[in-house]
Amino acid sequence: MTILDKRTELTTAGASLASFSRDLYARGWMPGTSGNLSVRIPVGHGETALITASGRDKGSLTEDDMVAVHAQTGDVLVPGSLKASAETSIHAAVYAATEARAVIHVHSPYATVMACRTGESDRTTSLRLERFELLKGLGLDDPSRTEIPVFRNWPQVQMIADEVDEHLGTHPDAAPGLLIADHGITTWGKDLAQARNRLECFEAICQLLVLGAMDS
Ligand SMILES: CSCCC(=O)C(=O)COP(=O)(O)O
Ligand SMILES: [Zn+2]
Repeated sequence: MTILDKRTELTTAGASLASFSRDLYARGWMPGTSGNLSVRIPVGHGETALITASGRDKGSLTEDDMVAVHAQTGDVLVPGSLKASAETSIHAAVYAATEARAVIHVHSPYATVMACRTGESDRTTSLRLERFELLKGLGLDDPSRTEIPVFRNWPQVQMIADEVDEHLGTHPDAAPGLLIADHGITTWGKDLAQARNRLECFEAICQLLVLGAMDS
């Protein structure tokens, strides 16, 4: 791959991240600079990821608001004025443990309600999902039921990432999503479109749960 090819790859990936971010912001899923997105890109032997910069208004990102990091460690590859997302280490933990090529983290309302209701401050818990037809949108071997983990919202993000790493390493068939207590949801897929699609399924299922679809 030539330097020009690499630059084109990075620019295209950055533009795509910005476009998906603006869309998710417009849905109200990334309020107040929350949320972050990344893609794993085929430069640097497939170990490079491009991730949104920290603290930006996610509704007005452009391809210039991205930071190149090592996909599996989160280390910044080209130091510059932009700071990589504060939650880069969680993206890196997903890339290290799965085949994912895109990761999306948002503070969408219904998933966040379920993260508040099911999370605890002293242990990882889980949210059981079953019966919903929308489970078929998650790419599971058995779409009749699954459990998604709810991690503690450690102030040190690396501690969340360590728990994600440990969980995904011991659950190779894990669903492509996780909750962080009192915080939000992270999903992943083979590309941004699939990660967003799965996010839509999770958010819709959480909405149904909040509305009491399975009560009584
Ligand atoms: C105001 S949101 C607090 C940080 C957060 O949870 C988030 O998703 C955004 O962090 P980033 O560093 O990626 O902007
Ligand atoms: Zn967040």
